Amino acid sequence: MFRQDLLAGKKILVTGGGTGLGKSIGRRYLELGAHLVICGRRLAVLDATADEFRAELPGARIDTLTCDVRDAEQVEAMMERLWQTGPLDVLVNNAAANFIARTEKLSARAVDAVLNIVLHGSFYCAIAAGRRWIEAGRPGNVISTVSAPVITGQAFTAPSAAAKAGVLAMTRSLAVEWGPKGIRLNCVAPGLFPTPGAWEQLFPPGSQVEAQERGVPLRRLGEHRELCDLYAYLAADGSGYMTGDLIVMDGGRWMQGAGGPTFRAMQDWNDAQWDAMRKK
Ligand SMILES: CCC/C=C/C(=O)SCCNC(=O)CCNC(=O)[C@H](O)C(C)(C)COP(=O)([O-])OP(=O)([O-])OC[C@H]1O[C@@H](n2cnc3c(N)ncnc32)[C@H](O)[C@@H]1OP(=O)([O-])[O-]
Ligand SMILES: NC(=O)C1=CN([C@@H]2O[C@H](COP(=O)(O)OP(=O)(O)OC[C@H]3O[C@@H](n4cnc5c(N)ncnc54)[C@H](OP(=O)(O)O)[C@@H]3O)[C@@H](O)[C@H]2O)C=CC1
Repeated sequence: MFRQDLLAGKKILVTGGGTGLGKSIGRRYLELGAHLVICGRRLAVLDATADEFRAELPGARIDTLTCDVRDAEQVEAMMERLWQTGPLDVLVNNAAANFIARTEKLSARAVDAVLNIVLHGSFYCAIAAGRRWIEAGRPGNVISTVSAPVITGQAFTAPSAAAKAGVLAMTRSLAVEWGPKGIRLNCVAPGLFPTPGAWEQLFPPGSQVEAQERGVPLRRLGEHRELCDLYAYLAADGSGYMTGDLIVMDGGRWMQGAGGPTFRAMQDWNDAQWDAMRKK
């Protein structure tokens, strides 16, 4: 779909890039010639991913940095280290956390666990990169992964829906504020793209009422490579006139109803069913 050197010369940070979609996006960036930096809380996971990439793509340039994006000081320290080997060109806010729960049962810490990673983490990373771009008079590019509940809301995952909606508001606010400085920001809302992380948290065994494909008008789940090519496009100079946008790639799922049949069935779960899910 793209020239092999589409992203040559670009340094790209993918937060949460050691697993799941962040890992797939990072691999695609490397294939297209980028210098990739991935961060997350677990160094062993990041290093295993980096080793896998180096074996698959000899000559690939990849760095790993541990960082808990909930902690603004750790984000600053990561950006400082990252900039020492040259400025960043693209930030991908991908790190996130989510779980299903009845909202009235959530503790304050449970709400914070999601908001702090998704909303605060994305803010800290955007500001740390944006300030450096502005001080250096350089252009910048932020791509944030949100989800279709930014449009619809979503039952039983209210903190994630609210936090991701906040990330969209941040994106649109900064697209205007930082546009004159050559910094652009966009959001992508993926639909159902299977990853161990999302499926463990959102669709534990016993929670599904019918095949997930049934809830998607295109009648299939997304393939990582389809999503990754959208992230490649957004990272490339060819998308340079796009900013403040939300691109949904979900096979039409959101228009059919938030969360699909699985989440609708949760409205009728009893205490025993919820307790069984919480213990898993
Ligand atoms: C369509 C949507 C698209 C989005 C998809 C995705 O994002 S997929 C991405 C999917 N990938 C990921 O999510 C990967 C990252 N996930 C994680 O790091 C963890 O799953 C985390 C979200 C719990 C945060 O961990 P942490 O170490 O910061 O926190 P901790 O373990 O110390 O708990 C803090 C508080 O949360 C409470 N609590 C926890 N679970 C539940 C629950 N099921 N029920 C209720 N409460 C729950 C826990 O009891 C505690 O409160 P307490 O008892 O002290 O008052
Ligand atoms: N898969 C799907 O179908 C969908 C996914 N999404 C979004 O896609 C993105 C990736 O999700 P997915 O790949 O499925 O799930 P994963 O659980 O695999 O990804 C989450 C990543 O975030 C990292 N992370 C979590 N907390 C922190 C933190 N405090 N600091 C730094 N890194 C952190 C994790 O690494 P570590 O634990 O080592 O820190 C992990 O690598 C998320 O933004 C998610 O909301 C949206 C819609 C659908």
